[in-house]
Amino acid sequence: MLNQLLLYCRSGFENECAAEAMAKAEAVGLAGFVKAKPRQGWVLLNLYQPDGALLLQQQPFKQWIFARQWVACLPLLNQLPVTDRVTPIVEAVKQLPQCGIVQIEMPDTNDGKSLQSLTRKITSPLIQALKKASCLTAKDNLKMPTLHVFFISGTSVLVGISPANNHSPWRMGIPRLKLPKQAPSRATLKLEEAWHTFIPKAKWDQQLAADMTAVDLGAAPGGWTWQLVRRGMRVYAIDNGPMAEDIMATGLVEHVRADGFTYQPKQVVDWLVCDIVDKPARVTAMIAQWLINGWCKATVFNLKLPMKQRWQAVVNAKTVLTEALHQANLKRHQIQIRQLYHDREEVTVYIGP
Ligand SMILES: C[S@@+](CC[C@H](N)C(=O)[O-])C[C@H]1O[C@@H](n2cnc3c(N)ncnc32)[C@H](O)[C@@H]1O
Repeated sequence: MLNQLLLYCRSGFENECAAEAMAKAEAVGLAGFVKAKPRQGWVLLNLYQPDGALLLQQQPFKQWIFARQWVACLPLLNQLPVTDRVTPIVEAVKQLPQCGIVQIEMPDTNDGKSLQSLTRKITSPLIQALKKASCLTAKDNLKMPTLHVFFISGTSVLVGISPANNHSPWRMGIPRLKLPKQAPSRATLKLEEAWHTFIPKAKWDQQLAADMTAVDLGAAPGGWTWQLVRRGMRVYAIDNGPMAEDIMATGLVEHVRADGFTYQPKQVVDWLVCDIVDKPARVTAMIAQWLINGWCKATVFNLKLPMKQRWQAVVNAKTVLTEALHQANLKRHQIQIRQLYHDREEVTVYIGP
């Protein structure tokens, strides 16, 4: 019986993840309740329907905003003997379908970090025991479910599964991106992560092509522009602040000192990206105008979330953007919203084909 769905999230966003979980369950006619403690980096959705978690996992994971990973899990295993944690974990895992790979994980919090040496130590003996018990295939098989062993303390663990090709492919739901040395700001990683998250790698050459044009609103000092230029695009960088010299030296960037909220492009561009920190409703209304006027073909932008009613702010933004796509008659465009690992008090939105 897999009626619990474990959701990993950014620490501090448990309430938003819980609100999202309840909304997703309700949308498919499932009832339940969420257990969420502040700043623990995960929430647990309990569904009244046996195997409710598996039913929910039939929906697309990429439409979740605050959940970094989802795991249909067994009841909590606690009081694991510190002398042998492996045996009870394997016994529990025997109730699950065979998996093709295992992720041994913990919450993305300071408490979680203190479990790193334990998870490192247990990895090899646990994998061996899981393979011996045929809980795991002998060789990694990404077409089979992923087994998650999620330590919440040294003696308690949640174990469960996520479906192949409908989950986050990254351990703990976190992509490990390296800050490129030449990039002018750390913010560069937000756009890079957005592409990894929203655009399948096989489509990068087509959707992030060298002959494309882009507008970057709130571009300075140029971390996002740097990503666009790295793909060979020509970029209009809109910001009253200074752009990094190196990026201007590429000859691919035109720096326009203007207000991003009133700037209009001279011709249609392939990409509009925007990292201006302002009220989400104001940014959303501006992006909606770009879509309705057909000024860009695709967009990635950030929404800085207010302190309160953050879930509602995201729901409102989605409503406005859905209406804009409808008005623009962009039937094949999709809206994806996600709190990326490199996002703090914000979410990133992708709208494109
Ligand atoms: C978070 S920073 C952008 C960082 C940038 N994406 C990067 O990767 O380096 C926000 C930028 O928005 C700019 N900004 C704020 N309000 C703006 C507006 N109304 N029009 C244009 N730029 C604006 C600020 O000057 C600031 O440089």
